[in-house]
Amino acid sequence: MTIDAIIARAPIIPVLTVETVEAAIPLARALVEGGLPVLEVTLRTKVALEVIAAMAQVPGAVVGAGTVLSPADLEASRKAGAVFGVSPGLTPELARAAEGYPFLPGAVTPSEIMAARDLGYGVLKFFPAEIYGGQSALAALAGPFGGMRFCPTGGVRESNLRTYLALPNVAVVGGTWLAGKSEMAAGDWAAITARARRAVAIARGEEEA
Ligand SMILES: O=C(O)C(=O)C[C@H](O)[C@H](O)COP(=O)(O)O
Repeated sequence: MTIDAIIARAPIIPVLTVETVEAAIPLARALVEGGLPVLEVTLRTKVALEVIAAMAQVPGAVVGAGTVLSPADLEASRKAGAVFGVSPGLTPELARAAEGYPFLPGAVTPSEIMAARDLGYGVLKFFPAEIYGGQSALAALAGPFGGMRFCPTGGVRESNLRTYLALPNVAVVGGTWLAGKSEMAAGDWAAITARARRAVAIARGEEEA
């Protein structure tokens, strides 16, 4: 699978920071059921690699690792079963390690975008989106970087996801709002499925935010 094929599967990538392995399977199932099969599990908890391994068994789930900061992170998450990687940025070492693997690196400034483009990347994470100028920054970047597409993440919510997705250079959006800490702790999977469904409906313009 290419990164293009992966992001084409859903308009939104839930960014998941999961504290317990027990939550992995019900959480992945809840999101797949809600219409969001592409999952980014941040490498920010001790159990993240185990969570990736568990989620990778859920039918329909396309599980990737987030917070990939080094070749070692990439290697470990691949071994755990991640089929793609996401990074808030990009380094030459990371680009080398990710060769031939579906990878979504981050870039926000023109020089960072040019460096990623030179390395062959056509889709980039735009993080933290709201802080780096949000929709107006993305609209401005479409001028010089017409061919590049972005995944804004950081401050994306129900209220603004539709306007982000309406931008021609936005391929998909990411965010943590789909699965809150308290819901995960309480095991309220139905609430997470409902929120995912609602996000998909908003993305399609079938529901108001
Ligand atoms: O861990 C990473 O690699 C990240 O890039 C961070 C996440 O994408 C943001 O934390 C999303 O934040 P929200 O604004 O809560 O949606």
